[in-house]
Amino acid sequence: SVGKKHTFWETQPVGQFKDLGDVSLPEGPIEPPTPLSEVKQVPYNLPTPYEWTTCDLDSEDTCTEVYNLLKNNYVEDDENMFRFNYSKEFLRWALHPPGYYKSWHIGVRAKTNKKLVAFITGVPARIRVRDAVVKMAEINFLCVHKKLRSKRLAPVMIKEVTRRVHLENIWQAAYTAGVVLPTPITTCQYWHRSLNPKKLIDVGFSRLGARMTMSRTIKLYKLPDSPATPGFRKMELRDVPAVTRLLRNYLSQFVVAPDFDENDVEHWLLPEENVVDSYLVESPETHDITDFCSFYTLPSSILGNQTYSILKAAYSYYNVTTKTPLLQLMNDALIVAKQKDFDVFNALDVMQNESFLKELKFGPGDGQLHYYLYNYRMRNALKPSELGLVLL
Ligand SMILES: CCCCCCCCCCCCCC(=O)CSCCNC(=O)CCNC(=O)[C@H](O)C(C)(C)COP(=O)(O)OP(=O)(O)OC[C@H]1O[C@@H](n2cnc3c(N)ncnc32)[C@H](O)[C@@H]1OP(=O)(O)O
Ligand SMILES: CN(C)Cc1n[nH]c2ccc(-c3ccc(F)cc3OCCn3ccnc3)cc12
Repeated sequence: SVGKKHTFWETQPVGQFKDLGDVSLPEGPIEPPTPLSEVKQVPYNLPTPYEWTTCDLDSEDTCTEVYNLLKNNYVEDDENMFRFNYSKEFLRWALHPPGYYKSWHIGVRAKTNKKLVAFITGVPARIRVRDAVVKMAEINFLCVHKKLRSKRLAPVMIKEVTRRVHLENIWQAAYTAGVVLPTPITTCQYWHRSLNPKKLIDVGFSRLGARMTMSRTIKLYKLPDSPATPGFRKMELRDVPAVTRLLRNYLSQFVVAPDFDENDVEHWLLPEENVVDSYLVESPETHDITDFCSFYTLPSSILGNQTYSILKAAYSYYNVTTKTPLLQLMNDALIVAKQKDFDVFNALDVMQNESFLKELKFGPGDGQLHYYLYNYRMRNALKPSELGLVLL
């Protein structure tokens, strides 16, 4: 990272490690927009055996190809015990938000057998940075087949998605990664709350605590059968205006956060089975909607275990409280996640999550998630608690 030669990233309009500490550099865009006529009109060159393809995820066959590429070649944990296993319905949800561009769902195929060997995506988002709302691309699902690694394919993928985003007159991007690149705007820790401790220990995700028996461990993580908060219920379409008001107000306190409107809230937060779950508290007296919590479904394949092949994980998404204590609301989220047979509930230490992690028996994860902006300099790094953005 800091000592490394980032020969690609040193050519890009991102905060450079050498600039750290240079307080004379202003916050905001690093490079001005280019006139559209000057944006490269043709795709970047790929190595000879490969060709570009645009992936239409509404096509069952193409969606299956993307699913399988990611299932076999996407992000693994540091010990290569788990690999993300994003479902097809999750990928369609993640990549078809309001105003999405099919041209930003970019694949690479081998010319000979037409096999999909690489992928990168962008979706449009309005991201507020302090009091500036910036049109950005959220970049995700960068994946090169394991057999084609370390051939400098990633920089070409990144340049191509950048070119296609520029063609839509968008000049900034947001992305996250488990690796350190020039230059994180913040670095978050992730935490795990066991829901099915026996399975987690059997697969090696967790270890039996010192002086702990299995039955003692199961009892430690036991949860009530139903939520404690009166008026706690699933979100419905009719709740979109109220949830949008609640969420916009809550997110206004963070330095970087999405600028969600009702269309965005309907897409990103309306419950969809096996994709995203959202609950709210409707006051039994006034029928006001006072609180909201949500989590998304992202299983991981368990690599090399005879008994289990899938780890069912829920990931904390957006949570807002105005009346219910956050601790109580999140405990209710754990309760419904357990009811839905999740094995573990994951959360980053962003927003106000720090306030409930230890008390609700989350344990620290073994890695970090770094947040990045492209072509937008931050005066100095943020604390995770100043970040109001969760990328899938
Ligand atoms: C205005 C619009 C702008 C839009 C674009 C914005 C920017 C969007 C940026 C993308 C955001 C994606 C976010 C996202 O999807 C969430 S992070 C998850 C990324 N995917 C995975 O980890 C899956 C498994 N790994 C792979 O498939 C490969 O290892 C990948 C493809 C990761 C790298 O393939 P490779 O065969 O291992 O490596 P080479 O081709 O030989 O290339 C080496 C160069 O790639 C740099 N590298 C490595 N990992 C990276 C990463 N995660 N982001 C950015 N850069 C990354 C590396 O530093 C080096 O550059 P340097 O020499 O300068 O250090
Ligand atoms: C965010 N989105 C871009 C996917 C992504 N890319 N790189 C990552 C590195 C860590 C996390 C992460 C985020 C939150 C969390 F609670 C646990 C995490 O990873 C655990 C380790 N792991 C990796 C695969 N299976 C298990 C996500 C990502």
